Amino acid sequence: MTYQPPTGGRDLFPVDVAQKRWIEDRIEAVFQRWSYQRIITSTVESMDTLMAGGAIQQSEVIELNSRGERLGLRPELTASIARAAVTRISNYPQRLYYHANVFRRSSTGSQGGQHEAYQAGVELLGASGSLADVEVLLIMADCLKALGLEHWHLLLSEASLTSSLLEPFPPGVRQQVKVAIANLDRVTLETLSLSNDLKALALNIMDLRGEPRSVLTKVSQLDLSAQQRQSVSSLKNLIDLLENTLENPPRLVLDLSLMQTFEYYTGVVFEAVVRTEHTCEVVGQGGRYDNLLSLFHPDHKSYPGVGFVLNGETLQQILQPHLPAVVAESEWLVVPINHSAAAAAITHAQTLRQTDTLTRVELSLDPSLPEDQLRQFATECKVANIAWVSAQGDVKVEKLTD
Ligand SMILES: N[C@@H](Cc1c[nH]c[nH+]1)C(=O)O
Repeated sequence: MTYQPPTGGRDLFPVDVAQKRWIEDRIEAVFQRWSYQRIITSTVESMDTLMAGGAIQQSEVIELNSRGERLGLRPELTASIARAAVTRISNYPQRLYYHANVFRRSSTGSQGGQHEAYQAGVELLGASGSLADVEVLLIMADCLKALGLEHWHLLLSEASLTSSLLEPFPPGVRQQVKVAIANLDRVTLETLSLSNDLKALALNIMDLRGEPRSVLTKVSQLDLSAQQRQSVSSLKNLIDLLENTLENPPRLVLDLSLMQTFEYYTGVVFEAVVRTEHTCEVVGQGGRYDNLLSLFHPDHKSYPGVGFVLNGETLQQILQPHLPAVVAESEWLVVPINHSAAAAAITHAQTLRQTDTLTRVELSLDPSLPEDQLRQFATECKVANIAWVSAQGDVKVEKLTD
């Protein structure tokens, strides 16, 4: 018998749940104001769905021991929603939102473990173009505002542009180059066996981060294909729209070396980053994935998609000082004054519960407890009133707090 959740798993106690709800309620209100509808997909999916045609590494997914069918726990929801949408939905665009737990493999614990996390996000399916991209970015900004987060950075990039810039690198070292660029790791770049031209190109790409307009100017000076020019111009369009529509705009950073955990992105990709006293935390991330839905469509019909998620635990940590530190207290403790008053006390408690506004009513479960002990218990638990109920149904109200 084990008494602990598995490594990386978490039990949420009432205060944690109250804090999680505080965050989710605010985010959900924003999603609904943008006319998104909630979708719930299965926690367990086939490995084929979860790996989204290889865009998600098998090593990220916790596989289940099942007979025959290869099943796993979802490490994210975009692939599941793409699967669900193409099999059941025929009218687009679709605006869907979710909040749910996800599971990823983590390296912590003696045999490695799972990491369970909470995400809230949206997927806008069947819409391409800058307007759809801006819509999801504005929703993310609205959510952060609703949570009271004012100072954050928006890191933007374009997945297809970055991968096409990396194409000249031999496939064998491309991933290492990509990681070295993302980590600003010049030392590793120097040690890779690359021609001087390729080293210079890698250093150039590493430099493509900073204030959007100056980065766009630098990119335009590279020798670009027509397709790459098209991506640069969509990025420029998006940045113009964002700057004209975001209230209290976050600091925008264009970072063409931004690396995403999943490989299904085909267009704009982004991260919302909050700088805390000691670190920078990614509170949300997302992007455009125009090839994902076709993987699941019976005729491989293609629909574009764009979305993002906010990371529950990270938000909870950052917002800690502003979150409820206690759970909601009971308004009433209903006490049967002796054993024969039990039925009358239950009836009175039910009457109190049936009022229009939510009233929290606790029943005292041990009629033999002395009055003083009950009063002390109620005061410690910040119960507002005690109702002392007799067998005849007479009620004496004692007010404890205002
Ligand atoms: N599913 C992605 C975020 C995302 C939502 N939509 C598009 N991207 C993640 O978990 O990081």
